[in-house]
Amino acid sequence: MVEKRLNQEGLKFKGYLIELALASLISGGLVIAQAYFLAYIVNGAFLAKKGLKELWPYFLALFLIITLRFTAGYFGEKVGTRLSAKVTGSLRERLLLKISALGTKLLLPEKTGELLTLVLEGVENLEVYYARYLPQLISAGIIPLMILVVVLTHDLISGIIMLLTAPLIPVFMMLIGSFAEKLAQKQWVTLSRLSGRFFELLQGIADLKAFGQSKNQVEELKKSGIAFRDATMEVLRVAFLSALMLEILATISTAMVAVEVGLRLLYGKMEFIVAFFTLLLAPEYYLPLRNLGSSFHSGRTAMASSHKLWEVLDQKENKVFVNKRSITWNSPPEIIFQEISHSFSPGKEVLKKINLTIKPYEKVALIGPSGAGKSTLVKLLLGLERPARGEILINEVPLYELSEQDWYGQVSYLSQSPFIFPGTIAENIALGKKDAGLEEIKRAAILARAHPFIAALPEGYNTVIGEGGRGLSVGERQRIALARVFLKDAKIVILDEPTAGLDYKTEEILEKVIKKLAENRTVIMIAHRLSTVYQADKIVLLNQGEVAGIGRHEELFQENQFYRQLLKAYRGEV
Ligand SMILES: Nc1ncnc2c1ncn2[C@@H]1O[C@H](COP(=O)(O)OP(=O)(O)OP(=O)(O)O)[C@@H](O)[C@H]1O
Repeated sequence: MVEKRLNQEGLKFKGYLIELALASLISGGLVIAQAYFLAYIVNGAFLAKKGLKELWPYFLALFLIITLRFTAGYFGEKVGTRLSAKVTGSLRERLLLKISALGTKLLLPEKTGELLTLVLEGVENLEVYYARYLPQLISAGIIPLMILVVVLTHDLISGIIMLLTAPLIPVFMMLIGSFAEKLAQKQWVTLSRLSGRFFELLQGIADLKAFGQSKNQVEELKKSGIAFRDATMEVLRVAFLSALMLEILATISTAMVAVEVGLRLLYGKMEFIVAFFTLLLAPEYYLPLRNLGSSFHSGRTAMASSHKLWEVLDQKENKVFVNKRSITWNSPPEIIFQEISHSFSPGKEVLKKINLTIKPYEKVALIGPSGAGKSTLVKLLLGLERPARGEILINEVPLYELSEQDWYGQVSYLSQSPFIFPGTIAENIALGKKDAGLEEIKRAAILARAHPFIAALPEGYNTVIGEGGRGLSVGERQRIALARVFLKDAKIVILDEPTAGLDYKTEEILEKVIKKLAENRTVIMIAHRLSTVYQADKIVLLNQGEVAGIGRHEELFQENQFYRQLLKAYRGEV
């Protein structure tokens, strides 16, 4: 099943497969020709007493054949490598696109390590499948067949022995196949677990250290490492034993041909040239099958790791955008949440019939206790998930009908921990506008009040940040992300206010920057600070997935008991 799918992927690059088959056909022909000329030369020199004068054209031909054989082998290897690069490249691309399309549905934190292993290690395992296993499968299907036909026409008895012994090798491979695959799968699962653990450990190192748990985690990691080592040893044991068995089978089969040919030669029942020709061909006949046996385990490992790959690729995407309409806005659009309900798992609605209108240029604060559904509402508006029921209307058009590109061109998102990728500060700010010049970037940084700290760095905007680069404080990250928002100049800004990690001065700066942002945009904030709540044009109070109140601070304060309670909690009085 898995093998079929792997081969189907290979079939998408038929040209390479045809080239591989051609290389095998040519190699097969050359192997036979090489045996023929060698047998002729030996026979001519020792029995027919021919001299170098008569034989030299045969020597020349033999030399040419051997050279061509190496060239065909090299060509076959090159095609295999190219095929492998093409297939794995396309699979890696599809996998990444799928992961990004599945988005939040798939990318739960505990799965990140496993996904990483899949994208890197899993796809790499497939390289061996396409570069070695598949080409060898093709030559094992062609070369022995060609040799068999030639031997059968020259010496029926040897041909029959070859015909009967050759299937032993594939039968043996099939017999141990499922067992070997199970072991390879076990090895794969332990590897995924090990990488997952390692990744989690790296991510949580600070917390674990603070709670004195790093030693325990290292112990756990050790256990995973031992499990992986044991699984690998099991795979290697079976690989070694089965390769040995295949060697023995091939050697015994070749020996059977040799003994039978030798005896007939001894009793004068066979011509020397035919006997020698057959003897030369016998090992060549089993060689592709032996080669297949040696890469058989790499093939099984690829199959084992590809299970997970298909699992991810087969996951159904809940398409958020059908890209039907292309729209450009000169001013922020009106956003209406119409009877929006959503759930992540059956029977547990996290949003229940939300009705909400956000007018252009409005500054909206989403508030509510933890788990109320604020982030989910934002996720739906960002188009990361499609609501289970109801509709989000953008200027009266359902969000999902819009072109995804247009929508993301109009929305900026600022999370609590903005994404900083390895690169310069300028590149990081230009995330939303790739073609921005340095002057534009600087202007955005000035508006985001990031310019002073950037300018103070020795390399200024060219300072490398992110992984492997200079570290940034929470406030600096926020300001870089805000500069991104200014540069992109989208009409709608959605932001999740940072809850912690900011000093009073940075908080004040951010507050001013956000005020500036709101001057000519719609701003929707998951608000964590009282001042943001007080200043909002519209406060949306969420509780257990329902709207528990909408209005300005003064109105809600007057009418809404729950709001007053929540404010107390915000002030730390509850
Ligand atoms: N991917 C998910 N799968 C399953 N349940 C989820 C998922 N994301 C959120 N939830 C659940 O949905 C509910 C609403 O979560 P949400 O993150 O929207 O709340 P919130 O109001 O933003 O909370 P907080 O202020 O703590 O961030 C919670 O019960 C949460 O456990």
